[in-house]
Amino acid sequence: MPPQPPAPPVFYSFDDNSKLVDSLANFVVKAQNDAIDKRGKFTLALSGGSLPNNLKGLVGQQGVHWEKWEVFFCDERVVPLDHEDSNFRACNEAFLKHVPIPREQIHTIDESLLDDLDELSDQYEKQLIALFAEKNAARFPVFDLILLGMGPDGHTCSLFPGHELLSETDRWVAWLDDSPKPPNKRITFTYPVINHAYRCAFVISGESKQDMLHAILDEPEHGLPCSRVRPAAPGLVFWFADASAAKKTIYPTTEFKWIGSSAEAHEAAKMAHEAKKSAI
Ligand SMILES: O=C1O[C@H](COP(=O)(O)O)[C@@H](O)[C@H](O)[C@H]1O
Repeated sequence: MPPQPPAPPVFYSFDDNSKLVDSLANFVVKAQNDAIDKRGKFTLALSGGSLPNNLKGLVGQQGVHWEKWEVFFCDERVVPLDHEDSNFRACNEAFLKHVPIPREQIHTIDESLLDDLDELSDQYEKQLIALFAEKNAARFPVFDLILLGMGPDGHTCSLFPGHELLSETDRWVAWLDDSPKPPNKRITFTYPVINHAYRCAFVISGESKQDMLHAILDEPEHGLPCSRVRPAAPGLVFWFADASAAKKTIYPTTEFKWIGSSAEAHEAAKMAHEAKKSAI
């Protein structure tokens, strides 16, 4: 069978941030259930920035098999783990420290390597290899879920507009020392990792994201970093936005429901487009 094109993005918009937080928690638990049923564990990658605060709905959720979670970071700032810029620290404060995921299943950067970016990113890549390479014949890790943010300039992870890392096709984890957003030294997942995931989900809130969300979803041809997140089939990409962030976006929304396959994502996008047309 010829390779299938990537599924269209599924766009959920919520009246307010608390509905987004609840729905996101529900979505993550369903992704967990699907992963554990099929593969016996749940591999999740987290971003920093505004995402961690939107994960607080997971604390106190029923039916979560925390002992089966393996957590990585999509990108990390090259600072100690207790530094205020650390993405681990942000996720830990908002969510991780409140749930019983075994600490050895939360994969952080090696703080003894902060002075050597090559070694630091290699060591993080090795942590991915140790978990994914054993049973996975694929060339890249396949995450069950990657949770992403969108910066006001359209960046995601530490993949910035116009940066040479947008063209990386080989490494799983790369480093940069010229991030336009401080701190300048970071490591980041590359597109081959992101675009091999079963599911990627962007989580966007607040008025300051309105223009960029419109640009990414309505004008993907500009190739901004977030628009390049299109996981290969059977992978899926979701957008969770609150009403304030979604205000200027034309791309049609789908009512929040679990979408489990590429075929369901195509159907949801078709129905959303038709509903939008008949409402005009
Ligand atoms: O620097 C970063 O920024 C992005 C976006 O952050 P946000 O605060 O605008 O949501 C984030 O996803 C990434 O992990 C982080 O390192």
